[in-house]
Amino acid sequence: WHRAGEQLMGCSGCRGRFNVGKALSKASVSLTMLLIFTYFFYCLSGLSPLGDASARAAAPDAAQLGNASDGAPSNSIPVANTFGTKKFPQAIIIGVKKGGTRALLEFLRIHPDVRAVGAEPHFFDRSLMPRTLDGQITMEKTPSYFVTKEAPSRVCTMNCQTKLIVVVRDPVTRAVSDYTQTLSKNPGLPTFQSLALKNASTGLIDTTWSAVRIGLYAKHLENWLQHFPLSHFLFVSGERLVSDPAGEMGRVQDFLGLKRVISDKHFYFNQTKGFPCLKKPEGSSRPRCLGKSKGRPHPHIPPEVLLRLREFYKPFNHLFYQMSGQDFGWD
Ligand SMILES: Nc1ncnc2c1ncn2[C@@H]1O[C@H](COP(=O)(O)OS(=O)(=O)O)[C@@H](OP(=O)(O)O)[C@H]1O
Repeated sequence: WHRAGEQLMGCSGCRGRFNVGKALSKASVSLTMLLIFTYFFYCLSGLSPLGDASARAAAPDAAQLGNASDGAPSNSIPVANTFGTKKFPQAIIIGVKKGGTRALLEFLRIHPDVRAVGAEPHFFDRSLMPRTLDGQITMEKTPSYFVTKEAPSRVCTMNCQTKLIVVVRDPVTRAVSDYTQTLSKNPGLPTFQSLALKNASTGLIDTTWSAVRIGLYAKHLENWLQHFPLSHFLFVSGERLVSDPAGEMGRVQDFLGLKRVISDKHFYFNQTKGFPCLKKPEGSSRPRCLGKSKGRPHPHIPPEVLLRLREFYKPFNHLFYQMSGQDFGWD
C-alpha cells in the first residue's frame, strides 16, 4: 500500500506519503472487519452468504440421501453446516401413502422457519434430522406411520406434543395410485381387480391387501386417538393440495403456528405435468415440479370394480368425516 501510494504521487507527494499509507491501511483493516462481521451475521442469522445452496444443506433432499425414487427434486449442493441443533421433529407428516405427502413437504420447505429431512427416516433417529435454529420447526414425513400400530405410542414417547399432519386422498384413487407404484416396480403383478376382490362374483373386498387397508382412515385414526387428542391433528385434503395448493398451505402454516409465507405467488400450474409446481423452490432459482414418480398415469381399472370399492369405503369415509370433523367429499 505504501509503495503504491508513493508511486502514484511521485516525489511531490512525498510529504503526504505517510498519511496516504496510513489511510490505506486503515481502509484495508476496516474492509477486513466488515467482511468478518458480514460472515458472522449470516451464520448467526441462519442465512447463507453463499446463497440458497448452503441453507439447503440443512435440509438434504431424498435424492441426496439415496431415496430419489420418492420423487423429491434433487439439485442441492452438499455444504457442511454445523450451526443449529438436531432436534426430534415437532411436526410429522404421518400419512397417508400416496396422499400427496411429498408435495406437502416440498411446499413446506419453501418456508424459512421449516427444516425438514428429505428422506423418510421411518424411525425416530435424531441424527438424521437437519439442524434447526431457535424458532425453526423440524419436520419429517413417513407415510407408513399412519397405519403402523405401534407408531402413535412411539411418537408420544418421543414427544407427546408433536403436531401430526395427515394428507388424505379419496381411498379409491389412493388404492389405484398405490397399485400403480407397485406395478411400476413389478410389471408381472396380477390385475388390480384380482388383488382387490376376494371373490369376483360376490364382489367381496380383500381388506388384507395393503392398498385397500390403508384407505380405512377411520380405523387408523382410531388407533392414533388412543394416544393423541384430535387437536394435535391436521387433515390436509390431497385433492385440494392439487386444485388449490396455496389455500391448503395456508391451513398448514396456521396449524404449525408459522407466518403465512407460502402463498399463491409460489405456485403455477404445469399443463404438461398436470399438477401444480413450484415457481422457485428452496435451493433453486428455476421452477420445479416433483419427480416422475409423482403424478404418473394410472392403468385402466374396470369401472364396476371402482364402483364396488367406492361402495365399500362409503361407511368408513363417513365415519372418518365424523371423527375428523371434515367432509372430504369423496362420495
Ligand atoms: N404438485 C404435485 N405434483 C405431483 N404429484 C402430486 C402433487 N400434489 C399431489 N400429488 C400427488 O401425490 C401423489 C403421491 O403421493 P405421496 O407423495 O404421498 O406418495 S408416497 O407415499 O410418498 O409414495 C401422486 O400420486 P399419483 O398421481 O398416483 O402419482 C400425486 O397425485
